[in-house]
Amino acid sequence: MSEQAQARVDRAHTARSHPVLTVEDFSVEYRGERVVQAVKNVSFELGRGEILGLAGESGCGKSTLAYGINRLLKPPALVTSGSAHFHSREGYSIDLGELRGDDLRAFRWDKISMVFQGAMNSLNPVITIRAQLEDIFTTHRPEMRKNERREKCAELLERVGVDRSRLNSYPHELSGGMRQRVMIAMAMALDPQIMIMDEPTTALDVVVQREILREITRLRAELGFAVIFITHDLPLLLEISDRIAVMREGEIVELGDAVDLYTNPQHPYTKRLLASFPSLTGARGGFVRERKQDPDGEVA
Ligand SMILES: Nc1ncnc2c1ncn2[C@@H]1O[C@H](COP(=O)(O)OP(=O)(O)OP(=O)(O)O)[C@@H](O)[C@H]1O
Repeated sequence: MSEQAQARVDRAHTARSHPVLTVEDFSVEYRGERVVQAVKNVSFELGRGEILGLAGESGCGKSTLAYGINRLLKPPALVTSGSAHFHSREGYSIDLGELRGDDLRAFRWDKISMVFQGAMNSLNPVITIRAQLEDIFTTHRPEMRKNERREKCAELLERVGVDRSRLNSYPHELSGGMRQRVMIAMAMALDPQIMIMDEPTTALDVVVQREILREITRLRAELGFAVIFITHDLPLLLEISDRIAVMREGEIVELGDAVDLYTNPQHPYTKRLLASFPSLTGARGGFVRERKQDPDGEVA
């Protein structure tokens, strides 16, 4: 078996044996004028260090599920059933539904962080990048000394491929891609064990998108955080994910290894979804995750 295939099999095994997140029977409703069952009895496990792609067409409930897990939903949204448990690398578990107030706020940046579409526009326009990065440490790591904090911010920026000289810039002085990288740096600041990324590159052009995705997969390998990556862009998910969950009308209809899902989809909706991307059908030669057989019959 090739090294790459072995690594994926190992990660799939870890996902089953060492979950960092267990979501069980999770349901969310929007109780507005009309009741919308946005997420219906969803269960899955996220493995330590795994990239789990969440696919499905617009409105199927991907964001609601992610925000719900991270307790970021506001009325009229209501979690009507289920639970989400975080399992720390230190060996304890936390029921996210039980967290309140300061504990919840601390938990969010520290253990699970989030990068969402258009996050780059949420940077404060009148404050330098340095001040915005430092703010995370002054809030969450008040014991950190000033010099240490400054160095940490510079390192974080470099880690996402932005020169440390940019610390003195204001958001409008950076390109969209750079600003989104800054947001990713912020999400990584406290070394979280899970990053939820909701369409993090959708607003960017394809080249910048590719660069950032490469960066995310590299950082995942280096730092070992797990990722829930949400997008309606199935080809992209197939490229970067270890496993993929396909959502439809609030339910996960199929969850499996990314290559298996592509080569041997089980659910009719997964088949339809795959067929809706011309780049995935017909001549498959250009597709990066194409299943290749080595002489032992293993997937490469
Ligand atoms: N604030 C709200 N009030 C009522 N219904 C909502 C609200 N937000 C979302 N919904 C509904 O919940 C369902 C799931 O929406 P959600 O945004 O989670 O889907 P999504 O898969 O993330 O879509 P997209 O890819 O477009 O972001 C949809 O039917 C949507 O119309």
